[in-house]
Amino acid sequence: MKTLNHLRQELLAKRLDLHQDSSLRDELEIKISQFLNETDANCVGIYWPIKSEFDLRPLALDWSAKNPKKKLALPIVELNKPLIFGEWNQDTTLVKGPQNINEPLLDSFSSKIEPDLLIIPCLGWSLQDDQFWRIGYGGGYYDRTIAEFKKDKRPVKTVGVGYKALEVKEGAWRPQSHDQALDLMIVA
Ligand SMILES: Nc1nc2c(c(=O)[nH]1)N(C=O)[C@@H](CNc1ccc(C(=O)N[C@@H](CCC(=O)O)C(=O)O)cc1)CN2
Ligand SMILES: Nc1ncnc2c1ncn2[C@@H]1O[C@H](COP(=O)(O)OP(=O)(O)OP(=O)(O)O)[C@@H](O)[C@H]1O
Repeated sequence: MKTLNHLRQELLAKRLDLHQDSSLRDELEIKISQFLNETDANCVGIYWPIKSEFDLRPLALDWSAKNPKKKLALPIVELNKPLIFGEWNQDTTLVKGPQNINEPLLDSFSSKIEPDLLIIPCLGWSLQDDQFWRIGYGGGYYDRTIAEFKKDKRPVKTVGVGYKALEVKEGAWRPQSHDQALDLMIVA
């Protein structure tokens, strides 16, 4: 088995290539839009894309415009803690968090909110034991976050976004005890 760091670097290099393919981006756009149009979630946690992650902000804003009572949220990083989420609307002030990722400044225009759906960017993913697993950058943030939601019995649906070509087979990676399975993967 390759080291996890090596696997991550390989996945990142492949994703840089896949991200150039507009037909794959179009497919993700259609599939995620369809998913959002059918969801009954009221608060959707998305992400501010970095490093060749699929940019779902435009389609999320479209969904938001069509569903004015529903909310969008972006993650806020507190180092080595579960993520918290701040509302993202036209009045939200964005500030740079760790890794230079834009995140909401919690103030009178944006408050902390609790998503009931999380859309999560994946570097790689794996289907093992009938469950979807995510490989991310190695901070463990989404694992901690999902674990906390579960501990508090807060219902949240988790959906990974990735590429078919970045599926990692069982021989190359196994989920560890801290890894949290996702409910669904949307792939192109
Ligand atoms: N677009 C996007 N936003 C996201 C994530 C993501 O995967 N994609 N995250 C998904 O989790 C969270 C941020 N992930 C982070 C991962 C690492 C570090 C970080 O500070 N890393 C250290 C090095 C850690 C180490 O090497 O052990 C650093 O850069 O100094 C910060 C945030 C929340 N926001
Ligand atoms: N529930 C948790 N509590 C404390 N630490 C955790 C928890 N979940 C994960 N971690 C820590 O996070 C580290 C990285 O986890 P992992 O390699 O699965 O990250 P990742 O899911 O790829 O990263 P990210 O979500 O940031 O993109 C683990 O080594 C573990 O120590």
